[in-house]
Amino acid sequence: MDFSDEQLEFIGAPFDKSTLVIAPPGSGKSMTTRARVAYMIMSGVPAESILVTMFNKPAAKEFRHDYNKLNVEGTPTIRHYHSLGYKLCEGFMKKGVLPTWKLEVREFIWQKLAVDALRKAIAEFGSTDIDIYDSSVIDSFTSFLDYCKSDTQPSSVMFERLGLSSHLAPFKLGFDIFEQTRAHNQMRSFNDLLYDVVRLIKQDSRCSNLIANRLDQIIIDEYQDINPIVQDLFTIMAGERAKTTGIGDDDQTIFEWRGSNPLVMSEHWDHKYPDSQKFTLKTTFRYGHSLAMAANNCIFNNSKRAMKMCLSAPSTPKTEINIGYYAPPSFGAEPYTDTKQVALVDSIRMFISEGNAYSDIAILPRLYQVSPFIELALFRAGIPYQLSSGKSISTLPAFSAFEALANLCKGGSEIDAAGLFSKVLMTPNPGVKTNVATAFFDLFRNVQTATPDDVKAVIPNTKPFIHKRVANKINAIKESIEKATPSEAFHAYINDYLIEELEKSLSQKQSRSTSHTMALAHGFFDLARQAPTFDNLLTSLESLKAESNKSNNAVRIMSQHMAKGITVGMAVIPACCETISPATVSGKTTDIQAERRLFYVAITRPTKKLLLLLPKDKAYQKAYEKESSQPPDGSLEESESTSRFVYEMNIKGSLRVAKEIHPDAAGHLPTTSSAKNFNQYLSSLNLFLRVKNDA
Ligand SMILES: Nc1ncnc2c1ncn2[C@@H]1O[C@H](COP(=O)(O)OP(=O)(O)OP(=O)(O)O)[C@@H](O)[C@H]1O
Repeated sequence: MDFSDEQLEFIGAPFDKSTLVIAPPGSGKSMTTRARVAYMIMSGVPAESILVTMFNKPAAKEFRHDYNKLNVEGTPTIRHYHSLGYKLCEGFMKKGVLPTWKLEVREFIWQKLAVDALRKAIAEFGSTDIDIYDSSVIDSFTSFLDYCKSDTQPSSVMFERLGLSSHLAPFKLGFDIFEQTRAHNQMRSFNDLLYDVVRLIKQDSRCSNLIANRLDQIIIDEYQDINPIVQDLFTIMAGERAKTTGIGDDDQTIFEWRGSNPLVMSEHWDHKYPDSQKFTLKTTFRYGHSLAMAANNCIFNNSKRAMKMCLSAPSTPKTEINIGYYAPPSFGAEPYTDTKQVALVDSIRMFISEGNAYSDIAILPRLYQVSPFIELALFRAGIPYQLSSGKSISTLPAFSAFEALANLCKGGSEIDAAGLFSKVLMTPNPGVKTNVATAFFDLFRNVQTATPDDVKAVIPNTKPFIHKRVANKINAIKESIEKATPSEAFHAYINDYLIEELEKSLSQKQSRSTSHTMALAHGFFDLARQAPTFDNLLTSLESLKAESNKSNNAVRIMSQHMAKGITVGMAVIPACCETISPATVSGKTTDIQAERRLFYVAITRPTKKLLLLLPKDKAYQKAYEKESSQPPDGSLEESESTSRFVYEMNIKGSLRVAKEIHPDAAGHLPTTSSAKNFNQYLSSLNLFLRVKNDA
């Protein structure tokens, strides 16, 4: 394969200037960077004076592996950030300038330290507004700790920068307590390797002198995700001598919560390296014109970006863009909770029938809460899958409860009936303390029908509606275990009892987790209907548990963050609806530009087929037909509304214009809402074809 002119321009550029390379998805940046390094070495730059760094270990491994295939005499130092931090930390510890602390890699130790620190901070602060038992609070605090380690600024500055709500003010003190305890326990996490080194070298010029001016070239891959700590380190290492090369794509900045910022490739770069040379690899070899135009249409709505247009190379085969719809949801449920997902299943089957492998398909949910429904649908359709990130459906409390009910129904001497009963009773919790479940088991075993008064005798100080609710639940479980088949038993528990209860609760208060449990209940009922015996149902649940670990030739389900850098034949973006993409999290303002970048990363993964899964939304269907890229006012922020990013793609317009692109294309096409973008694209391809521009 020959390098393109724009790639060659970067490969052979002078070495005496810092260099910025903006490289859109699939533009061959890894391959071109390897060639650039090889060219440097062949031109006489000593290999040992070149440092190539990347974001993570697999990327560094791949770079080294592919570089070695070039057979160049001399290999540069290739390191990912943590390994660089480790090496520097070791060096400073040996010299006695950094205390000798151990590297602690066990996650639960850090988790405990974080919880203890936050608890102390809350006590000292006298705050009552934070619920320490709420796992989302702990998650926010640990994210805050990570964010603080992305810079050397005090925790108060980082708190302001993150724009956290004032009721979380104890987080600031929590960070300081966390750091004191870490020092007391003499340990470092992976993040601390760089954090401690950079704090040291910024404070002590004797230490910074030890690492400065040792290199000629520092080459930083995925430059868009660099954070201030890493940037400070490279600035000090470069000193007066080394030139810096940053390669990346600001439109793919997706690790803001670790301190990255899309402006590092535009404003910040210009400020830091005013005399640098700049290149743009604008051609993608991954996907065809229609997807290139649709992705451009979407990302052009961001203002925090370096201006550029990604063009598909003439040699790139066309990439299909398909839309699939979820079945209309049941009462109060989000559309993506569809447990059949016919459009997804059919589309995968079609892709396989065209001679492709399951392993060439990736499903990329924005939020993990979407994936249990995908799992159920794939499982029921017999499509092998593996979860590359996120938690399997079998870790959901609802899964354990349905499994417990199946076991309870099966009966037999080997089961722990009390334990199983309490799992079913407490999921979802009818409003009682866990320690009373055993007393209710006695009731369950000993009375024909439990009455609210029976329940009141166990929990006298609780409200009457709880007595009634618990009695109903005990009776529903009782009724279900008397049935002979899974279908009858689950009908009695799920259809006659649980769904009604959940609907009641949803009509009083809309809750994502309640509506998810309801959708899963429908899904499990369908599984139960297909199982002739309880043993069959339990075997089926067992294989559902094991399914997520299938490693060979399986569809991969992974987060959009994790998909950064991968290429697949078919990419599926589930839940293309508001509240998921962009993701809205209660108590946090949504950064729409950041969400758009993540969506852009996800849609730019496939070579052959992109499938977007949408709610059935008339407003969008109308806009699609009219080739309008504008979402209607007021329809946003509801999961029944199609994601604004899908509108922005103007898919129908992109497909129509792409169809007309060929080497001799000329003339005028009917107008569409993104005419200006399309014309820019067509003129960049040096075609005389234009879309009529009414505006
Ligand atoms: N000049 C070229 N001609 C043909 N194909 C090319 C050329 N340059 C790169 N490619 C191919 O393009 C594909 C994408 O390259 P690569 O994975 O390096 O992209 P990338 O820029 O790292 O993408 P991302 O930013 O999404 O991680 C590879 O299959 C590569 O072989």
